[in-house]
Amino acid sequence: TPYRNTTNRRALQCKGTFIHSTQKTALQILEDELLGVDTDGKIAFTGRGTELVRLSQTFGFSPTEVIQLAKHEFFMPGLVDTHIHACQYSYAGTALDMPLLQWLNTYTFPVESHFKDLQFAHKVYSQVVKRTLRNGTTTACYFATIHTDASLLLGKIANDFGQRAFVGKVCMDRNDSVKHYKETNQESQEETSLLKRKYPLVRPVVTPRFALSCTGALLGQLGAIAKNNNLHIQSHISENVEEVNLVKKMFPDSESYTDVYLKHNLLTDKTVMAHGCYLSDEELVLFRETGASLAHCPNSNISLCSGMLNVRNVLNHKVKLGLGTDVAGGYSASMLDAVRRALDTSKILTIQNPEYKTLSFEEVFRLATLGGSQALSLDDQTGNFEVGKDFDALRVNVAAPGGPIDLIILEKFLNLGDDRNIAEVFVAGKKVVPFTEPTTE
Ligand SMILES: Nc1nc2[nH]cnc2c(=O)[nH]1
Ligand SMILES: [Zn+2]
Repeated sequence: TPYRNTTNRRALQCKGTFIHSTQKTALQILEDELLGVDTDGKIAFTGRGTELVRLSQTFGFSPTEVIQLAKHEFFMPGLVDTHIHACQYSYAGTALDMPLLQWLNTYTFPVESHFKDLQFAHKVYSQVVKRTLRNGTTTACYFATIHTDASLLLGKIANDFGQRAFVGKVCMDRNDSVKHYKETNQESQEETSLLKRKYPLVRPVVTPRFALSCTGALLGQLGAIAKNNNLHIQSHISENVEEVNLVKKMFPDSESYTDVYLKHNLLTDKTVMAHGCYLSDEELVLFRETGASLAHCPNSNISLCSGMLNVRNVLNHKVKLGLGTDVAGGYSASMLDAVRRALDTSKILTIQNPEYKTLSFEEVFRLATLGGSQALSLDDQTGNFEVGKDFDALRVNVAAPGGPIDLIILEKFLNLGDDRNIAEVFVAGKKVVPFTEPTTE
């Protein structure tokens, strides 16, 4: 029965408005919908609210226990941040006065080298997990630093707070400017192999920082580790013009930036690459063919004056695409900000070229939820409210007197809302916001 309670969890049922995306429609609004979650946190059934009595008999729950949403509330899928540097949260909102490569040398590498100190790591990692969860990020794909113990700590903290996460120990064996912030190729390899799946919601991800930070030998070995262990891969690609030119110089045998990763077995259907502002159509075809995905990080692209991703072209090439905050190149840890900056970027592209088909808020909503889950190859587990997926959800409260229609409520929330409007957050059926003190129930 659904009430078999072996995991400390209770089944739950919710009734009200559900808004989500599907493969076919960017926005589906289900009014007076009833959704049931089993004790494993998976969506067990959905149905019409008018069928409450019948569904309660079929699935064995009491109609009086159903969580009834108010008129000004709705559920939406949790937000998926496909690219965020947990370690950079300590200086998010500052240091945005330089282009990428100078920014890395001046601010980023010196800060990241401090994560040798586990106490410091604990403080920053707890803050970033709490901040992102409160802002509705139910799944985060994190870069940590080169330090394995601190990276494992990030995994533990995400698990303790109940956030679904990928955690990548950064690998880099080349750094000419901050010489102590790198490892040997050997260390990088051995430490990466240490990452095991320890927690149900947290997975390791093989993380070469980007081509400029790695020797070809290291890239090849990381590709092999990912392949042999069937692991996810994340990195950066084609973010800024100077970077792209240097990659061409450093890897003269490769036809393109994408080809550098392809040659080293780093482009797979479990790869997510951040940015991609300057990818050619030929490179997008390679993404499509390998099943690799892109993380669109519009705040960062603007803040570091890197460039603008032509999302319409990426979608036309049928490349999987999600949104990322890219803290701290992006100054906001909130995925709602990523939604707004993605819309802004698209509108700027339209200003520059009136033929450009601007993204709709419905399309960007899909990128922030289902698109992100696809980009991380997690769409069999999360991303929308299909039966069988985990219940990763935000209970949104937009107190809107006069009761406008639901479509407008969602658009207002995406454009104007913040964490005050996110009343509750669920990950795999468990309420993780508001935070509760760890209990021994
Ligand atoms: N935005 C961004 N781009 C990178 N490329 C390599 N490392 C980084 C990083 O930390 N942030
Ligand atoms: Zn990044």
